[in-house]
Amino acid sequence: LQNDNHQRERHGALASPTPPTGAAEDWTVPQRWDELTAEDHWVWDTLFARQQTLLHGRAVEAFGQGLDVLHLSRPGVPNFDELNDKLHRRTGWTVVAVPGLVPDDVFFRHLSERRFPAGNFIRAADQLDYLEEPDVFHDVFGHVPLLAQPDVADFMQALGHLGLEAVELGALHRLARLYWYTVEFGLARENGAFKIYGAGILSSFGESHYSLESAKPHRLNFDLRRVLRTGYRTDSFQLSYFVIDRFEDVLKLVLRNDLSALYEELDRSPDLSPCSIEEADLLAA
Ligand SMILES: C[C@H](O)[C@H](O)C1=Nc2c(nc(N)[nH]c2=O)NC1
Ligand SMILES: [Fe+3]
Repeated sequence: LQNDNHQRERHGALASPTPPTGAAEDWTVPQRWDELTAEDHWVWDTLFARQQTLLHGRAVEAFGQGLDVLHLSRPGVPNFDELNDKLHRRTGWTVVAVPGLVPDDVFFRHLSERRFPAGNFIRAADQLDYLEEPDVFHDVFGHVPLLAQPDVADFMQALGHLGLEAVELGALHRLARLYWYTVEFGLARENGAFKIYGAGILSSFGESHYSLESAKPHRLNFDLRRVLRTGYRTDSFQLSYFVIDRFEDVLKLVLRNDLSALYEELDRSPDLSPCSIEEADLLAA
């Protein structure tokens, strides 16, 4: 089962720099919601029902609250105009449609201006658990509910600015790790128990089980330097998860630290593999 969304751990630019035909300079396209098929809506409803049941008691509370305030439980693929009506009023974010993966600088530019790029397609009905690129279910069900939460909304915009800086500094591989181990595969401690907030887990049936129940992965306390040094796997469930307590703590951490100085410092020590355990690691309990 391939991990349901993302690309190889990066060291070079991703997609070709020029937007595909029909896309704007910033790679956005019209959603054309009324052109979605009954099968597209069936796939959304099937994935939604399965995950909503499974995530009850497994996801952070803010996720369920986000689903409610954004009325995402209504049937069918959400119409972005209606969704943005509610989302923008809450945290100033909007969801924009893109044809698929966009170049890193384009992606982080959007985040830095509180626009979340969502893949304007949905996986096939016979491939509910397999995905090459992030589709609308991963992007809207996995990422958008928490964008209705002010601290997460601020954190994602900060990552946008840090991403643009990292592209300039040639340190994108480090910032991509922070993005990966928080926004995509993050766990949090809530009322003494591990809960899911990473979109890559929230939108994956298999990893929603594995990330909380399997004895295989390491669950480590979030540590900024450790995360920036740690590689990640894109072709399997994660071998390590990093656990935070509160979003505002991580937000303060990335805003208080001069990441560019950190990148230089970390270039002097070896990177860590996704499954390594260090002396200094604090196992999350
Ligand atoms: C940020 C992350 O590391 C990664 O570089 C990217 N993610 C995405 C992307 N493009 C889209 N549409 N969705 C993503 O999640 N481009 C780049
Ligand atoms: Fe994602």
